[in-house]
Amino acid sequence: MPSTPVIALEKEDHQRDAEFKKVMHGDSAKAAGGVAALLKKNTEAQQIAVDEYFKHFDNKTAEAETQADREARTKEYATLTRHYYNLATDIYEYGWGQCFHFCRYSPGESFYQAIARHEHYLAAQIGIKKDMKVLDVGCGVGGPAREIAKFTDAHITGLNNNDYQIDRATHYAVRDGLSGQLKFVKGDFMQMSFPDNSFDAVYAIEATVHAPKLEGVYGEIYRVLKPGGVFGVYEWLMTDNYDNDNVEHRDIRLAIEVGNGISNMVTINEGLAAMKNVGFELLHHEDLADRNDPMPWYWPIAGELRYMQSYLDFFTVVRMTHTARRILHGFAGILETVGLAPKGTKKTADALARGADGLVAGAKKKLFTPMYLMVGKKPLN
Ligand SMILES: CC(C)=CCC[C@@H](C)[C@H]1CC[C@H]2C3=C(CC[C@]12C)[C@@]1(C)CC[C@H](O)C[C@@H]1CC3
Repeated sequence: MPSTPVIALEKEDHQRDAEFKKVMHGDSAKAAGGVAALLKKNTEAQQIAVDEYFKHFDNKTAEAETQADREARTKEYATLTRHYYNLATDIYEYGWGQCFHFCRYSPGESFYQAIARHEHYLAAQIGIKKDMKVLDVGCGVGGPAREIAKFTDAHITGLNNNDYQIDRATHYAVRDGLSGQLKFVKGDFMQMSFPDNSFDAVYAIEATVHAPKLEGVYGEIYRVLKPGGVFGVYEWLMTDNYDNDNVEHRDIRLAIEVGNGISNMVTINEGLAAMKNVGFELLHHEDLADRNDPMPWYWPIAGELRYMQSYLDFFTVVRMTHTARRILHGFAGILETVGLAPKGTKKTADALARGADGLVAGAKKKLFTPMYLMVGKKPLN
């Protein structure tokens, strides 16, 4: 019998969030995305998002951080994540595209082909078939849901607690003629509004790491999944090499957390325990970052252009190099000073860059993985 963990949930207020979205983002959800959308924000609202997000991380060091700091973050997990994405979504779209996740790379394969293959792989692992009712937990701006809908002919519901991302996801689904197969719902994945046993399959791609406790989100997934249904996740986890008594390790984890909107990232052992504790029968689990691929998953954010497999990739990946980041983030600062970009744009971009450096350091030291694959089945009884 699955255990029901006691987890403090943040009270939801959909009207407040929708109004905030309207003020901060206006109709920029229908803008081209990336920089075009970034320049259209309301300055005062953006300042609120910056303050609400960075109050948890400003002047915090791994050395001095206390358990109370971490608890304050996990207590406000939903607000923290919502504001992170209020600030980061356009920068992600500018720098990475519309599929907010990493992937494995193969020789001869372009960047975007590799991203799509990672999505197909998960869809195949959990057996998504035509006309199935599938839930995408933490769907971002719907890039993976659009790809998986086309790949499988399934019907996908994307769940997200950020109204701006929902608007962008809906806009792209209409643009691509996929509205019949896709819908996007606002909500906290720790307290889903869906009835028990309502989906044939559930997947989550690098999103559930935003949960204050994995048992909370996995427990909700278990509840809404039909008996016999399968859940597949690419989880962000610290590996079991992570030593919390080592300040360098803690520093890497904190850099990843601050740059990626995470209140508390846990280890592989804790991730596996969470799946089992809520009742899943684990069908498969594996760190895909450990597959010995010829190019590492982090090469684009490390700016290691030698791994590029197509000349077109140059235009995608060059903006992630340290030099391009320095130039572009400096330019964002100038635009802020002259009032053409909202305040906090540079601060956010710099935090993302710090996060990227933490991800690369964590990967190189084998302390972190963004692709711990877990596939679990909800037993029939
Ligand atoms: C936050 C989670 C759970 C998943 C997102 C994974 C990735 C899509 C992002 C993680 C680090 C991000 C960075 C960028 C794009 C999106 C990520 C790769 C930039 C390359 C965007 C352009 C900026 O100038 C630098 C950013 C570095 C981090």
